[in-house]
Amino acid sequence: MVQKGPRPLVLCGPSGSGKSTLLKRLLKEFPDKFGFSVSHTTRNPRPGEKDGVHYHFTTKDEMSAAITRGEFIENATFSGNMYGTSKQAVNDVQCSGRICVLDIEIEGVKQVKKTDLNPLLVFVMPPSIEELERRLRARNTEEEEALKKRLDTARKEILYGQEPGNFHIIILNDNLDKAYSELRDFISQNMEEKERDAEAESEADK
Ligand SMILES: Nc1ncnc2c1ncn2[C@@H]1O[C@H](COP(=O)(O)OP(=O)(O)OP(=O)(O)O)[C@@H](O)[C@H]1O
Ligand SMILES: Nc1nc2c(ncn2[C@@H]2O[C@H](COP(=O)(O)O)[C@@H](O)[C@H]2O)c(=O)[nH]1
Repeated sequence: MVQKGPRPLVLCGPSGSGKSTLLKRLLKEFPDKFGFSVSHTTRNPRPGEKDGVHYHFTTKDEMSAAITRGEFIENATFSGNMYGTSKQAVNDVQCSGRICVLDIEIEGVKQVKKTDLNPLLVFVMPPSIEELERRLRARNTEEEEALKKRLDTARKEILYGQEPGNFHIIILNDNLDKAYSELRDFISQNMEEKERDAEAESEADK
């Protein structure tokens, strides 16, 4: 079971749209307020990625078995690899009293929407497919075939992201400072106001 805690925040968007970059800034600025939900994946670690920090790197057999045991809130296959959010990953953050932040793709978002997590849903939009491709190539983490798969998926994700009602906010990441500032504003409007309301309500109940 996932513990009750502050409303989680989900960041979704095409590969290369800037989710991790925005998240890194948020976690650096507010380490006591937000905690990252460390996903499981069957893809290989990139240079500099640490097991248990960026991902729990695992195998298809181990992950499939854990999914069968009911240990995951959501899971999906993306670009040929499995990804998923374990109940433990979300519990670990929520038990620390911090807001849990998930960086997941759209199939995972659809599954999370069906749970009682009730997250705030942010879609990070790239300025264009051409710019997305430039950024992914500059990041230099994907082989050509994997990069093309990610760009193909990106086209579908952008359509889903733009559909009214699928996300609470769409943040255009054409400029990192502007995009980060929009993310911060959205969070403070939607989380801090709710926290104040809840505190006021509990004071009134005393
Ligand atoms: N506004 C921006 N302008 C230029 N480059 C950017 C901007 N935002 C992010 N980048 C760069 O684009 C690349 C992709 O960003 P990032 O890795 O954060 O994307 P992502 O959405 O987390 O991708 P993935 O889903 O594959 O993990 C990185 O090299 C990052 O430095
Ligand atoms: N459904 C899920 N998607 C996830 C999860 N963790 C990451 N992701 C998404 O996968 C792609 C690719 O990530 P990369 O690190 O290989 O570039 C990206 O869209 C992530 O948001 C997860 O637990 N569940």
